[in-house]
Amino acid sequence: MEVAANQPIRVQSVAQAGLSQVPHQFVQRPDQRPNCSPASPSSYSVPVIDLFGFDPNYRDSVRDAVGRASSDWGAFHVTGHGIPAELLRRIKTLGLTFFNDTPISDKLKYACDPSYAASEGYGSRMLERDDTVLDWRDYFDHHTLPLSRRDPSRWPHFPADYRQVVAEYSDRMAVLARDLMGLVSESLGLPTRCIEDAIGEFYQNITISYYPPCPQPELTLGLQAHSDIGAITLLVQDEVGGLEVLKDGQWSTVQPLADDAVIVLLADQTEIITNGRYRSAVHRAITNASRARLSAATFHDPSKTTKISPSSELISESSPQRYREVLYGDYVSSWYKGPEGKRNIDALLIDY
Ligand SMILES: O=C(O)CCC(=O)C(=O)O
Ligand SMILES: [Fe+2]
Repeated sequence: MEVAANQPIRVQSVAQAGLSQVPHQFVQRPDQRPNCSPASPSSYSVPVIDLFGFDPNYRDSVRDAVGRASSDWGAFHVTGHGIPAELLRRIKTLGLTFFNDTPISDKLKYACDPSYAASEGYGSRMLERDDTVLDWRDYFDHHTLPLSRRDPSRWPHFPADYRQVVAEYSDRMAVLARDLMGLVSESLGLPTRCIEDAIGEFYQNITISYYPPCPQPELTLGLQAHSDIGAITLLVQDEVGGLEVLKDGQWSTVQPLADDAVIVLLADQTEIITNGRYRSAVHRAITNASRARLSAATFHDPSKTTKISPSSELISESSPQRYREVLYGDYVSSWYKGPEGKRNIDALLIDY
């Protein structure tokens, strides 16, 4: 397949061409393919935690459950978080409207600027190097917080409530992310605001990912294995499923739950701040031959000028500092250049 320089391949257009084989740029190396490692038994899956609306009467047991899930998985579902299921449904239907019901000529009006990493808008992974393997995914990235970054005129104009729903979703997710950081901090015996204060003002992005049906799911990945680089990610997926989390060297499917469930993924900055007591969740998305899949990920990151280091309260003679301090902006730029499939955070580990 010919690829125009500087123009991403729109995966949805490839899928619609009805090929029986995927173009070679999408073929994963054999050791990265979905079935190359044994799957976990289906009974072995990320915990589900009812937050009971942050009712203080349940706080002790909820905090314990969050602590266990954070150290065992770095990932868990939450319910009882107070965000209306209707809003969680709506963000997915808006995403489907953009990808399924908008002509490509209109979609391209929102195209990301390919010369700028993490630019806002409609995107697909670019061929950066000869050996880049492309994800079977298109996406729409929204810059939502701080408010100075939020410019809804860059988001789809259709349906009429698209922009208002994304703004409301952003605000509700920011509150939930902050409350969850409080629980995660407390679960390590830290002051409630410890992680939140270390992150400073949130930079929040919402990425809606669209994974078209794929003629060769056994050769491809919707999204290659990675951990998220910020502090905490809140994800909703549709009923199709395809998200997997790595635990003890095995990929475990994150089953779609009812509409009110939100998946929490601890990300690299939380691993640093907790001095490795909680690891960031390595995850990926697989594809399937029959149904398109949609997810919405809300990322919460520090500003690029924030220095991140392990909390002093978690450092002692018996538990020495494990990660070097890093300027978040430097972490982001090394990530964009970094080798595929490697944990960037390992570059910060201190050797003793
Ligand atoms: O689609 C998914 O389930 C995963 C999305 C994700 O991991 C990401 O956008 O970083
Ligand atoms: Fe991710």
